[in-house]
Amino acid sequence: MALALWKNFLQITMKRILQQRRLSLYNGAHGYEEEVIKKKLQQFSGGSINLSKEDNGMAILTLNNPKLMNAFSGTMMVELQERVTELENWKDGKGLIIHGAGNTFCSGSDLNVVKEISNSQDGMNMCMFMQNTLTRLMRLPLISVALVQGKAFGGGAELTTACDFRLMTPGSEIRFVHKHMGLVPGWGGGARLVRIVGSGAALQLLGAAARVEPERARSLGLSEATLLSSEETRALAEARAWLSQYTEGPAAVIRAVKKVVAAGRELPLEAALRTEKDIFGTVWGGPANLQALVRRPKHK
Ligand SMILES: CC[C@@H](C(=O)O)C(=O)SCCNC(=O)CCNC(=O)[C@H](O)C(C)(C)COP(=O)(O)OP(=O)(O)OC[C@H]1O[C@@H](n2cnc3c(N)ncnc32)[C@H](O)[C@@H]1OP(=O)(O)O
Repeated sequence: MALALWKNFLQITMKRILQQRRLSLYNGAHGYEEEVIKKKLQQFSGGSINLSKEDNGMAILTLNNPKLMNAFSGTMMVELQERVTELENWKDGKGLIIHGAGNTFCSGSDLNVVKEISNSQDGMNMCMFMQNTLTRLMRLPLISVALVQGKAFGGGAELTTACDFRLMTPGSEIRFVHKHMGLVPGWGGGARLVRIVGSGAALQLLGAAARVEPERARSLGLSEATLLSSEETRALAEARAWLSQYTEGPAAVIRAVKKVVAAGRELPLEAALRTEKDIFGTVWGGPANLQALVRRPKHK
């Protein structure tokens, strides 16, 4: 009995490790040294990444370092990875809102950390670490929204692009300031931005480190909507209401919807079609499908 339990535990752990590797971009074959960079990042503490999972299938992820405009300390980068793992293992999840504490989104990497890891090896490892985490975040089977209040700068702007949608509060701003830091995006925000707004607009935003206010973000398709309130609690309530239009219903179906779109977004057509077939197989004849056949709803 104990042996069987142990074997089961090992199997589940192996499955999780393999799943994480499949969803990530970089491993040892790319010269990526995860344990080395994690150990390094752990040396730079401050702030936290808080996750609250609710019974309605919505989760709220809070970037919490308000003294530094929610800049990412080293420990926050590691905590973000842990929270993403937690969300990957949350089978009842349907939606995710990412926001910042103190009514501002995130001012990117903590510049004190950036200075300490400005050598090439640490920089490359940090870049691969954050790309792995944000790629896994983007691929979560949850419909995700970045609620941009205040400022989303540098890595903060990049993080917004790993979400399915962005909502902005009046007076808020997204800004890829990298050029002014002598950099380009390194957390995958450049590649994702091109897919969201197109290469011309992405070149304008990155090339001029341009301020993107809610109206311009809307016209570029970078933001879905400008919320009415810029007050923290009310803005979060508005974001919840906005997201709930997509998260109403059974988790299995909503998660399948996101998986189909994620495959279409990332894969070549034939691979996306095959993936869609496999996902279709998980809902066809499932409880929600059978109940709908009994109800025979009219879609007026
Ligand atoms: C690869 C690195 C790249 C990436 O990951 O993609 C990066 O992200 S690099 C970082 C890019 N971000 C920045 O350069 C932001 C720099 N900060 C600012 O421009 C301004 O602080 C602000 C974000 C526009 C806010 O301005 P304001 O409202 O006037 O507040 P303060 O400037 O007074 O900020 C309060 C406090 O917070 C500190 N702060 C802000 N951002 C950072 C940061 N990224 N790292 C470290 N500290 C940050 C700021 O210095 C203030 O602290 P005190 O000076 O001690 O008061």
